[in-house]
Amino acid sequence: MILLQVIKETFKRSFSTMHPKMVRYLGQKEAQSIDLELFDEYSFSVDQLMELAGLSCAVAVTKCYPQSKMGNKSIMICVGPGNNGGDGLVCARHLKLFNYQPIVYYPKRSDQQLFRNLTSQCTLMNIPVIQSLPEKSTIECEFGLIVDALFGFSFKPPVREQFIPIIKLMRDTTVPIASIDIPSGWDVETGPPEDAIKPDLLISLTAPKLCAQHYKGRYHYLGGRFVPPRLEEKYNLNLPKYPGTDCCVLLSQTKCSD
Ligand SMILES: NC(=O)C1=CN([C@@H]2O[C@H](COP(=O)(O)OP(=O)(O)OC[C@H]3O[C@@H](n4cnc5c(N)ncnc54)[C@H](O)[C@@H]3O)[C@@H](O)[C@H]2O)[C@@H](O)CC1
Ligand SMILES: [K+]
Repeated sequence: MILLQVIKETFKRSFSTMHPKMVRYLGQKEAQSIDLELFDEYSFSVDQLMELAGLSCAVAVTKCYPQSKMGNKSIMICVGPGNNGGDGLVCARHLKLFNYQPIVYYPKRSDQQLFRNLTSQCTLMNIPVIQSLPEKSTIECEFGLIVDALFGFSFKPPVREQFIPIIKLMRDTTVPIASIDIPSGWDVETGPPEDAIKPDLLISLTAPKLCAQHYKGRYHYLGGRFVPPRLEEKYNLNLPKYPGTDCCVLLSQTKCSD
């Protein structure tokens, strides 16, 4: 029975884009130390990397959910309190430039200047930034996609009180979810809790985290094309080859696509 399941999974994934070397999946500490090294040793600033990360997420969204198929539906970007949320704000801005209709749900705003800037850029680009969660029925009627930018690789379960309603909504809705870096609420290493959200698209950034081994949605992309080759070698990341000048690359796609 288990063998049959394994064979089924293998066939399901056989539609996947295969890469000659397997990309390495990172633990939480490792992801954080790569992050630190990018800032401390390579002297990148947070907003430099966040811009590239958020742009790659917006581009992955365009590949999986073409604007022509969205009709007049909007995209709800759920923005969390940390840098994962920052990626979401950048993603919202680029989606607007790509002619989508993003709306930002941002329940716990950060006071840091970077986040104030990203938020005011959204507002000045006529992207509504809301603080209260719309009803599930409104979301199902008005939104064609939810971008989950609540928590990334620094998340420590369980989800705190304030974010439980949005996590529940993402778990129960029929609107597809695109998760940035980590499906929110999942343990970064061990993966989904019992009542986990199940994204349709996962965009891993820099390199996939261990929890992505449990991911069973339709599309898995890698974005954040900013890793210096020396850093890639040091951590044996085995990153796949990005096509041409693309800022994201498809890691796998399951057969059940439309
Ligand atoms: N190289 C990199 O590593 C890069 C990382 N970026 C993004 O940065 C993310 C990591 O950002 P951060 O380290 O700021 O952390 P996160 O954005 O993952 O989350 C930290 C925030 O979530 C809160 N939080 C943690 N556990 C919680 C819980 N159980 N319930 C409610 N709130 C909780 C914390 O208080 C904190 O405010 C990555 O996942 C990625 O999306 C990109 O912006 C740029 C480059
Ligand atoms: K997320």
